[in-house]
Amino acid sequence: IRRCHHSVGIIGAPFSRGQRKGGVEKGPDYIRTAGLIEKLQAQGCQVKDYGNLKLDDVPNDEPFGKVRMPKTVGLANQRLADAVHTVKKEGRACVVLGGDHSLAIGSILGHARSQRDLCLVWVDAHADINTPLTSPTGNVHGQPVSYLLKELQSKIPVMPGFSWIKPCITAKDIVYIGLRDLDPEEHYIVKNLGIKSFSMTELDRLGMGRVMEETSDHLFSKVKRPIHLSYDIDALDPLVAPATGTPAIGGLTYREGIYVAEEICKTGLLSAVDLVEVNPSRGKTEEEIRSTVNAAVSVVLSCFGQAREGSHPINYQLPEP
Ligand SMILES: CC(C)[C@H](N)C(=O)N[C@H]1CN[C@H](C(=O)O)[C@@H]1CCC[B-](O)(O)O
Ligand SMILES: [Mn+2]
Ligand SMILES: [Mn+2]
Ligand SMILES: [Mn+2]
Repeated sequence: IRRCHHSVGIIGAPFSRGQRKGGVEKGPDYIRTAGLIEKLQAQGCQVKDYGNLKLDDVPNDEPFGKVRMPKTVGLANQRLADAVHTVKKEGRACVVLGGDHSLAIGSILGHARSQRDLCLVWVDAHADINTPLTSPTGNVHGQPVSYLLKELQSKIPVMPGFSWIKPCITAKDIVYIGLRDLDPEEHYIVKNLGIKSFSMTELDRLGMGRVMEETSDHLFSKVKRPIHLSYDIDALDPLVAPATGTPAIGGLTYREGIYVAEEICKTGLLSAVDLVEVNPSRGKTEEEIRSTVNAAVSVVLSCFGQAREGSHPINYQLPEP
């Protein structure tokens, strides 16, 4: 059974300027070194590796209020948007390997250029929906969703490097899964906009099976629409994925994290996935790095058909004596 539904394009986005912990720019190469591409090919995917984007710092990039390096973050996302658009034009599912979660700005905007009516599944311990004015840190990796939502545009200031950004989604197009560490301002926004969200409390109450059924009902059961899955590895419990910038205890088990991807794969609607915030420098041991990178690879493989029940070639026949 060709378990992979797509031809797949891989974009490495070695970017760290959406936050302040060095090392997350090494995420793409650690994930490649762990064999993601070979493993996707082994499960029947046709894979094209578009390489790593060159995402250099913009000189004289003064802070805008609390927001650091706005031009650098804005330009990196502009480049990523172009790259994602290219992959989509070539008819492939797009995999963006981060890098920090500010990259979701470019990934989703690039995706929206070619796919009308896309919906967004955001798997994360965090909502990443601070505006530049509510952000407690000024780190853009905690803000990407605010730039994408039409309902929030009156709350977004004009910022150097961000003028190209036009919001492409509305609150009803998003479902959050895994939330457990929101700033008060973010919680206000999520509630006030009525964004469908499954925090770890709902996860505990309903179980991931029901959460994925409700996610499907909310987003794409009536109308088939392309799915953008933005997956922050810190959605997983730090016992599974410790090598990340903003870990929060009480996260998804490895099994829950994989199950989300399996169910998204089953819809046949997956059009783009971001796998972000793997930061090898945040692993205290080699084993912590290996565990985090392995989880990231497994999530992507599950997005494209890896089945825990096993599988076999469609024409397999038992050997005769
Ligand atoms: C900042 C620390 C102390 C806090 N526990 C923490 O992580 N907080 C989250 C929530 N809001 C923060 C921000 O906006 O800077 C942090 C963003 C995380 C971004 B993400 O891409 O990793 O999801
Ligand atoms: Mn997060
Ligand atoms: Mn995030
Ligand atoms: Mn993070």
